[in-house]
Amino acid sequence: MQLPDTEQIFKHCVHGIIGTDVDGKVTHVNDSARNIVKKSDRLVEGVSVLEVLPETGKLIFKVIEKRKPYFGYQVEGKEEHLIVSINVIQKDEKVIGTVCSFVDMKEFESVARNLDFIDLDDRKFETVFDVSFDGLWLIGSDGKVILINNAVEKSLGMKKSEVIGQHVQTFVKRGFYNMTLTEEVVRTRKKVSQLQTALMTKKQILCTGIPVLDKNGEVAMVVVNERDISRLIAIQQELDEVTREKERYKDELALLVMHELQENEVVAENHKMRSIMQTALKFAKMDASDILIQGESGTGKGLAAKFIHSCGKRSAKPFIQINCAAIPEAILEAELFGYDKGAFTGAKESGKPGLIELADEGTLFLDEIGELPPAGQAKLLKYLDDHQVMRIGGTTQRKVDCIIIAATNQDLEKLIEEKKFRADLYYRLNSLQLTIPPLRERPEDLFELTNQFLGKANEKFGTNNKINPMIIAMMQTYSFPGNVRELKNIINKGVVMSESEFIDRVVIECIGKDVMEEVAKASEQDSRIKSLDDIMAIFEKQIIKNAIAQYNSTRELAKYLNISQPTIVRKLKKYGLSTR
Ligand SMILES: Nc1ncnc2c1ncn2[C@@H]1O[C@H](COP(=O)(O)OP(=O)(O)OP(=O)(O)O)[C@@H](O)[C@H]1O
Repeated sequence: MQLPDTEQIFKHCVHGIIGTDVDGKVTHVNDSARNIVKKSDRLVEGVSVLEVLPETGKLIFKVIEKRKPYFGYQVEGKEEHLIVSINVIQKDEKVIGTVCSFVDMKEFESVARNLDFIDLDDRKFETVFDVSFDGLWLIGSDGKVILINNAVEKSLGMKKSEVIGQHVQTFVKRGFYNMTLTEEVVRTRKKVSQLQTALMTKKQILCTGIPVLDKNGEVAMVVVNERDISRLIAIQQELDEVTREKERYKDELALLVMHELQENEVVAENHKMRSIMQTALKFAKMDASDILIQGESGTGKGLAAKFIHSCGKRSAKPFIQINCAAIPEAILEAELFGYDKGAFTGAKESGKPGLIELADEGTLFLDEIGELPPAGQAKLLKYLDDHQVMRIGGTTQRKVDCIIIAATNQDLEKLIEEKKFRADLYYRLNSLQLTIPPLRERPEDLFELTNQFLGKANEKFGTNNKINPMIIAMMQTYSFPGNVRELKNIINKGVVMSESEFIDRVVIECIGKDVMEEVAKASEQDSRIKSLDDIMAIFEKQIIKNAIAQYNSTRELAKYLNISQPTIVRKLKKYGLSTR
């Protein structure tokens, strides 16, 4: 085996080495010394070391004088910035020369700085460093890796010992990254983030390099944090897809609602009403049971119940409707649950199935549920729990599978307080609920409903009556206590009673003369009342007047009329109105 000789070792040592005789004359110089020393062409054998490196030369003489080695001396001269170690060379106890080894101070500082910042023996630091889920690199300002954590080890598939000491460019060349950010961090002394693509693994990596500055503001090292965001990007894409899908479903649902509303001749132009009917459609498609529909009388609770039935999978099965308020209390229970032969005097010989049984596989709609007597409430609750009914006087349970929809225009919570309605039944029914707003809160529906009812009445009575759109607009000032049913009745009455083609006069008579009186009064007072604006102002005043009757602060009024508070204040002033 060939071994290096002394000369080769001397030549390749990374430290600069100069040999001198006792007079300080250079006897040996290696290549590293020539690289480190500025005016290296003068550093030749035979020259006095004092001429080329005066400060180092002085030290050499001191060492000769004291015959003692000097270690790690910092030499600062005009052109000398070195860390120097000198020893004497003795022969037969006589000093015959010196050997001086040195490194460039900058090089030394960079190593020292790194050691300053991080004590690699510090277990605590390494533990914290290693538990990070993100990859962490400590890189010297020269681009050489000082330390990596376990996450980097794992992502590179290399051991720490194989990585530490390597230049970061090595990993770019090997395809782990497509660039490095260390140089930029060192150059700018600022945090730098880059989205990298690992050429080998095709992973998307977000790298952030943060400079660590020393006391002099120089970059001592760079901490690089790397996060594999490929999964994150994939999740984001999946999420986008789900959102798109959801939008598609939303659109499809909206179309389906429109279609079903048309099919069932249900008007729901008003935004709130449309969303209520959308929920009703959802209930229908999910075959949901135990639904409570609330709303004032005539708002369309029965229609909503039928809508749920006909949009669901039970549409071909019976829809049984019972008005709990219309049947005498004494027979209501028997009607609902049926009775067996001989259950009571007057009972049919054969017994009779109840409405729940008749609604098997279909829907049972209990209107005015607040009127259900206590015994019926208890039995209904039991049915909702086990879907079994026992006829009055009977001994066997019968399994019945029907959907229960209940409706009321009463305040059930108040009835509970008054001990007229069971709280457990209320909570059972209230989990799925729909509240239909009164017609006066759905002006958009008024036009459609009027046209629909007029069309139907014309069909029924073989007429071709019409209504002036201004009259429909005017109807918006009316509060419709009987809601849609009242509107339907008014239109029917208009068609039957009207002597002219237009049903306007009958309609006006029905909804009261308030508005017409206003118009008449205004036109008497001001003969210029001709424009649409003038008439609209009369309507506006009337609408606000009606609203004042219900709301007594400008804030509430503004909210109800969906205008700003300053606007309502201005309008109140304009019409000489005030809140109560
Ligand atoms: N949105 C609507 N579109 C078309 N017709 C409607 C609408 N709402 C209600 N109607 C009609 O108005 C009338 C009254 O509706 P419905 O009987 O459903 O009201 P209700 O709230 O159940 O009344 P009550 O409280 O008196 O039981 C019915 O003829 C119904 O068809």
